[in-house]
Amino acid sequence: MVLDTMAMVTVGRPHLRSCSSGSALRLERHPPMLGFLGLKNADSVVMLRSRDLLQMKAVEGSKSASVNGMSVDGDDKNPAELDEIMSNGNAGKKGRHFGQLSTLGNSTNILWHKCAVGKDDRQKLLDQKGCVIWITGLSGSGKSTVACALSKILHQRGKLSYVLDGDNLRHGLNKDLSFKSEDRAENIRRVGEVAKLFADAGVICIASLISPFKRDRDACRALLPDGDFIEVFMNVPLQICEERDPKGLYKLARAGKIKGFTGIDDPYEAPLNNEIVLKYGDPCSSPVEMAEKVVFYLEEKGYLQAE
Ligand SMILES: Nc1ncnc2c1ncn2[C@@H]1O[C@H](COP(=O)(O)OS(=O)(=O)O)[C@@H](OP(=O)(O)O)[C@H]1O
Ligand SMILES: Nc1ncnc2c1ncn2[C@@H]1O[C@H](COP(=O)(O)OP(=O)(O)O)[C@@H](O)[C@H]1O
Repeated sequence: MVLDTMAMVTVGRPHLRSCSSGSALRLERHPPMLGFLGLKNADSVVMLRSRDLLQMKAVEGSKSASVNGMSVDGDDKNPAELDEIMSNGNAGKKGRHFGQLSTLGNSTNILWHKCAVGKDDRQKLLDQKGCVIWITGLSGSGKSTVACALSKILHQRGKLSYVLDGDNLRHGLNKDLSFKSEDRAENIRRVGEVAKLFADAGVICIASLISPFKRDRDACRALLPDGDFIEVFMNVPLQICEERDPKGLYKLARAGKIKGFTGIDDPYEAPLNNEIVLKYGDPCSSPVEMAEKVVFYLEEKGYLQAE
């Protein structure tokens, strides 16, 4: 099969080689290797023509965008209308399916490139649904402990998860950020975007960060489809966290040696309407029992199977 496009995607072990005539490429496929995707036939995986690839989805996560220089305001349109505009080019040259450039924030002239293997395919492969479990609470409330216990239970059940821990991410991706509120907001925003990618990969992503501000958590929720952002509140009194003080940080904060420490001289806004509350002092509140409550929720909501 010869395709007149510059972009190709396949799975298994494709043999791609340049053709001498023009810019066409030849693709040889191995149909038996595609079975794991549950696709009816190999043609499902063969690349689309380039003009079909330019479907604009770039409005995701942004309230406003522009297409070919015309502004598209996300506030007064529902997602279907925005999709329509972005994919049909009604905001630009009507009826055209290509060349529709979008501007989001400081990113100008960008196009959404859609791949042939999608989230559903990945979820089938893993027999689970991608989602984000967002664990919020004071330092010392048990976020990391529960995150790891949860990941372990899921692993034992053959489910793929990945923990994004605030402390750990500040060793790399977020090491340029401080604890002032703007930097905490940027910290949460980045982790929210990364978590969204993991969920799109079909992974059960467990993010454990203090994430003290409701608006920042809500912004992460808004990045995901309804139901896929599961907010878990570690409801542990400050006094208990301070007694635990496993890193000695509360002591330093009380002594004035750390400024702007959450719960001491920086605010923590507890969630009001979140999915799961893990409360200190409840019966069954060991880390493993708390993690099992989350597993129960995932099971109930169908996240531990693809269909
Ligand atoms: N000022 C201040 N306030 C709160 N926490 C502090 C601070 N300075 C350092 N630490 C340590 O950083 C960990 C929290 O990082 P996060 O990325 O989760 O914080 S935030 O979500 O951006 O608020 C947090 O880890 P956890 O104890 O696991 O929550 C602390 O160990
Ligand atoms: N459910 C729990 N019950 C009792 N102690 C806990 C529980 N969860 C965590 N801990 C202990 O509390 C301390 C803080 O836990 P950690 O997971 O590091 O909290 P965070 O990530 O929120 O800072 C640790 O010493 C841990 O062993």
